[in-house]
Amino acid sequence: MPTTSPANTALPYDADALARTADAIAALTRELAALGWTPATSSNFSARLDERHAAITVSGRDKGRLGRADIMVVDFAGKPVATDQRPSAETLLHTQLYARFAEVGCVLHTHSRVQTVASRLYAPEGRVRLEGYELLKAFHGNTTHEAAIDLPVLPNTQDMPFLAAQVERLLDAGPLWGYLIDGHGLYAWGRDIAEARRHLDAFDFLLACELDLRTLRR
Ligand SMILES: CSC[C@@H](O)[C@@H](O)C(=O)COP(=O)(O)O
Ligand SMILES: [Zn+2]
Repeated sequence: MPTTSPANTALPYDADALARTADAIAALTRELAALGWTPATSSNFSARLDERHAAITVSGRDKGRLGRADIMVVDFAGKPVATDQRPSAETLLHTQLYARFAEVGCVLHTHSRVQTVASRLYAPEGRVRLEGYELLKAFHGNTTHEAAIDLPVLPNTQDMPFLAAQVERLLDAGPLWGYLIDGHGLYAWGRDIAEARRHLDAFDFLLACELDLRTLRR
C-alpha cells in the first residue's frame, strides 16, 4: 500500500519537508512582524529544502499572517517549481546564496526602521564597521569582541540580476553573513533558521547601537 499520494510522489522535493519548513518560516515571520520589521508586506524569507530547492515566501503577502499556502518552492535559478504562484520579487538574492554555499540553510530579509535608517546613513561609505562589541560573537566563526565586521551597503535597484551580481562581488571578497541595501533593508543568512535569526538580530542590535552612538556623540 503506497504511503504517499500520486501527486506527492511526482513532486521533485519532499512535500513533508516543505510543510515543516513552511511552518517554521511562518512562525518566525510572525515574530519579526510583531517587532515591526516587516512593514507594509515588505520582507522575504526562505529556507533550503535540499540540494536543488528552497522554500520561499510568495510575493506581496502580509508577512505577519503567513500560512503554508504563502510559502512555495523555487529552484536555485529562482524559478517556481510545481506551482503557478509568484515567488518573492527578490528571490534571486536568496537562491544565489543556496547555489553558491552548500552550508547556507536559511536567508532572511527585513525592513526594520533601524536597518533602513542605517542603510541611508552609511550608504556613502558603502559599509558599516562593527567593532568592539561582545555581540560580535553571535556571528558564526567569531570568538571574540576584538573582531571587526564590515557590513556592506549596496545601492538599491529593482534590477535583481544586477543586484545579485553586486552581491557576488561582495561574496568573492570574503566571508559574510549579511549586507544592507540603501533605503531598503537587511539581508542576513545562516546555516539554519535559528542561526540566520541570530545573525539578523545581532545585525539589527549592533546597527541600533551605532545609530545611538552617532546621536549621542554629536
Ligand atoms: C512592499 S515594498 C517591499 C518590496 O518591494 C520588497 O523589497 C520586499 O521586501 C517584499 O517583496 P516580496 O515580493 O513580497 O518578497
Ligand atoms: Zn525588500
